[in-house]
Amino acid sequence: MFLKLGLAKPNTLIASVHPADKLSLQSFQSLGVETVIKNAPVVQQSDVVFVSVKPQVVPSVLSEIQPLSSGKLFLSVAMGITLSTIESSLSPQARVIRVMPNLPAVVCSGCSVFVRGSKATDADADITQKLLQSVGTCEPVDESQLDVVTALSGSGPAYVFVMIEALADGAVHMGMPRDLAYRLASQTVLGAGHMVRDSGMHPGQLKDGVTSPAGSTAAALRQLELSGFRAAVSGAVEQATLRCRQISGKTK
Ligand SMILES: NC(=O)C1=CN([C@@H]2O[C@H](COP(=O)(O)OP(=O)(O)OC[C@H]3O[C@@H](n4cnc5c(N)ncnc54)[C@H](O)[C@@H]3O)[C@@H](O)[C@H]2O)C=CC1
Ligand SMILES: O=C(O)[C@@H]1CCC=N1
Repeated sequence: MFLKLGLAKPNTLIASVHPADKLSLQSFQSLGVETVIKNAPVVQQSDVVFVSVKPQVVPSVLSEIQPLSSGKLFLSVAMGITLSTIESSLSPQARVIRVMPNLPAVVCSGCSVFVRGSKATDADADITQKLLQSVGTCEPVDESQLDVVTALSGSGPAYVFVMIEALADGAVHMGMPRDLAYRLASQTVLGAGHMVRDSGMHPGQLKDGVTSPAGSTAAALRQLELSGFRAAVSGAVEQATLRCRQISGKTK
């Protein structure tokens, strides 16, 4: 997206890709971005380095690049890996910012947050915000919020995709063609999200506006309550938060 939006040129980017990851290799190459299979050249040739490997891989990657990390800015998107872990694994002269983006950034509708590490400067925060705001919203938060942010907006698109699939399944079950069902379900989620974000109204108040006395929505909502819908969704956020804390090695 940064290339498409003109925030970077292919010849200013370099990506390290695992040799088994042919898909990433192809997509970087199709964009004209140099790819390598080692992390050292990426750090050597860059001022800003995205750390976007799985949390379990972060420790080995950080120890590999530690000797080269002085004076560079690292933006880590890895869930559950704390600033103190990252900072203590890199040079004391490395600057670190933790970011939690989400998948809709690929269609410029993402929402991201970031937390500045102890050495990160105002200019580092500005560059982070500029990059992330180009693909959606971006706001600073306290690090104590990051696990729950990961559980809400980081993982959240997956919950919404399941919801869209389930809505469409219900409509297909009742006779609707599947392509129409996906179009209507996805636009319904978009529209409802738009209203909650922009109207300033409480979601419960908006829900009441859709719910006519003795109508179909009331019948549906009763079924959702009987099926434990609210508890299922809020429990999903709780479980994801706990998994982040487990990865961080934190109990609270
Ligand atoms: N998928 C998502 O929606 C989000 C993911 N994240 C975070 O992004 C990180 C990556 O997650 P995904 O993109 O889902 O995983 P992924 O498996 O799609 O990507 C991991 C990447 O790491 C590369 N890689 C593997 N071993 C490597 C090594 N030793 N050195 C350098 N590169 C290596 C692979 O080639 C691959 O491109 C995770 O830490 C996750 O917490 C954060 C927010 C949202
Ligand atoms: O599932 C994961 O580990 C990552 C964190 C946020 C979204 N995906």
